[in-house]
Amino acid sequence: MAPAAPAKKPARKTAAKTASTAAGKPAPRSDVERRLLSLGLETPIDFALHVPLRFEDETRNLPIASLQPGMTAQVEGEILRSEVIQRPRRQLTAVIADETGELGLRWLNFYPSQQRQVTPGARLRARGEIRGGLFGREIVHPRMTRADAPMPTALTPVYPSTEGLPQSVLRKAVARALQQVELRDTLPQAVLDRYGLMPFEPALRALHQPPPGGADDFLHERSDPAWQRIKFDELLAQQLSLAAARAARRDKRAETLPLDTRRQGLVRRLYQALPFQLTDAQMRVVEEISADLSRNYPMHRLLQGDVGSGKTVVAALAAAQAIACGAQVALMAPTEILAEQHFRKLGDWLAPLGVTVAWLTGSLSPRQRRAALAAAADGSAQLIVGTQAIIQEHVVFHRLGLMIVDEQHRFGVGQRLALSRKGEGEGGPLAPHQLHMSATPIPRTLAMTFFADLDVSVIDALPPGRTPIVTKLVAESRRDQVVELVAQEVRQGRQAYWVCPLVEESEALQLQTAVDTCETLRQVLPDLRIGLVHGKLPQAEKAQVMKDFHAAELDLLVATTVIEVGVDVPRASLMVIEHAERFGLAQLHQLRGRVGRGSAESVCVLLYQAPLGMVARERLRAMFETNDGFEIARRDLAQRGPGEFLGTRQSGLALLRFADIETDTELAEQAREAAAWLRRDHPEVVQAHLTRWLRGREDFLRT
Ligand SMILES: Nc1ncnc2c1ncn2[C@@H]1O[C@H](COP(=O)(O)OP(=O)(O)OP(=O)(O)O)[C@@H](O)[C@H]1O
Repeated sequence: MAPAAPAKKPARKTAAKTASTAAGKPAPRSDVERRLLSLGLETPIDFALHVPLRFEDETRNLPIASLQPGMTAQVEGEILRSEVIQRPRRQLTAVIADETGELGLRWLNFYPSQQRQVTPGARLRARGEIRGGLFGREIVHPRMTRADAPMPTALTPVYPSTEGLPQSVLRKAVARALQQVELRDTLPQAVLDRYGLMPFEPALRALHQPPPGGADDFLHERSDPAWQRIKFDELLAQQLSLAAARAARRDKRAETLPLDTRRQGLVRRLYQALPFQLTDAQMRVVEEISADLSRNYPMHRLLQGDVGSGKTVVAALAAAQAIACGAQVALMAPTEILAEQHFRKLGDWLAPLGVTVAWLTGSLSPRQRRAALAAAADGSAQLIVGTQAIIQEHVVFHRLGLMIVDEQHRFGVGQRLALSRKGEGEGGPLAPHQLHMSATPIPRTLAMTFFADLDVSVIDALPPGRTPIVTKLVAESRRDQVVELVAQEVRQGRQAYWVCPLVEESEALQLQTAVDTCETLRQVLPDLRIGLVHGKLPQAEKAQVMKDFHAAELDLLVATTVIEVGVDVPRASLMVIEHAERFGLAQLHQLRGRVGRGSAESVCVLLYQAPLGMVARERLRAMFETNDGFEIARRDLAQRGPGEFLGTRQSGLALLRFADIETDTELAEQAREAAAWLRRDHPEVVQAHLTRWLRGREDFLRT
């Protein structure tokens, strides 16, 4: 373990002082300490792991003649002249010269001391970014030092900082921590040898003080052995902590819910009642889940499948297996529309087989709500379907055996935690099994690092008979043709969606747009039965519109993104997305996935407003080029980075500081392998490594 500063030592500023605070002495925090803390800097090892963003090269002066606009440079010379000018605004200007030429210096705000420093004749060094101004090259707000000050021999680190925390304070704090802290290697030599890693201490020191020259490559490419080592350690810590979470789960107890294979068993009867045969891919994941349910520790499984791949029936079979054992099942969905659809679909499948299905959302009347809560609590409801209302404090289950969460990664870590506690608190020591379903495929690399505590099942094939969706990009100027396409489609007895533009600034505006669009479409397509659905519609009306669309009593459904996930109307074969350039890639893929769910050939029209920005163009191109959700997810991840990809609620928690999920896949694999090895053969190393990297923050990774 990295030792905290000994409490006996007189408390020194920043690193040393905060460390002693962490060691148990409650001390009031200064402003600086609070700012440091906001960067996660408390103990010496935190400071040591606070690696520079970039470096400034103050080790050499460049000849003024060689300076090019855009470069950051340091020059040394004599001040030729300086003056305060008043126009266009008050500012200090000066000219510095060496043997090769002259360079302008300019301060838009300045102190008298700065003015005194640039007295003509003074020999100084000036540093900053060279700009090509109207009157020649210059530096605005240069950093100045006297020419007789000793030249640094190493690059000057620039650390990630926060407002009000100067680099000088950070540099000192880090330098002090680097002197104090013991940077013992947590890894045995055998691990270093196997993966060709350099020892920890020189690696970390090199990151703070790289050799002059080549620092740019060093920083940007992060391929230097020093970087490799730190990235490996970070990935290893993540893998170890996820593995620990997984092991902790195995120590918990869950009710065993084995498959009832009798002919009259519920699962068998459900199979017989289904209007289709399961695909091989579905069968495989059903078996994986079935095996998990029969174990006496809780399942935490992530079920991944592209849009329309048929996850619902897999969930229904899992539910049937649990219910047949006398346990209750809860199914939670992110929106009411989706919860309602699951309620209907699972109800249609299971209710005829004698299963009691209850419905629990925020919009129930008090009486309905009381009834649903009572049915959950006394066990008379065997399957409870709902929104997040299901995990609220006061919802008590009689015997919750399985929790199914649809659209898993929309739920934040906090909600996932509340979920795992659900069965434990009330139902005694037994935790419920958990099945998470995700319709937004998560690239393997990301799943491996973020959800490594979950087992993953993938439905990697679509049900037979689907025709691939044809995606068309159409400029807004050809809107009339799109309206005509809708009319044609409906004439052929099919249904269509028209998705209204996202208006991020204002929900009210978005609503208005949807109402207007619907009105206009009703005018231009008077023969069509057109419905409108949006988030602000009362639940009952929303449900009615969806029901009518399901029953083909509406031809065209104008909608906001409330229909984004999961809505399943196989007869719908045309999707129009207005202002497609405003949507994210995952969202577009989800929306497109609302069609192509039956055997009819489906079309998705992405109406866009020209001209397109670079990013939007790339997104639409991706949509045009591929229908494969995993490929879309990969491109989305590349465009947005993991933080945004996963959603802000989850980012920041387990985000890697040094390693990059996209490019460091090989290192991540090695870390995974090493984690298994260390857990088996070197448990003491595991502890030391986790302490160094996570210090009590392990909980964040445990979901
Ligand atoms: N094996 C199968 N053969 C034929 N049709 C199937 C099969 N499995 C599922 N389906 C049908 O395919 C459609 C899509 O299934 P489902 O709604 O479960 O997809 P999903 O994976 O939940 O998709 P999304 O993520 O878009 O909600 C449904 O109409 C469903 O009844």
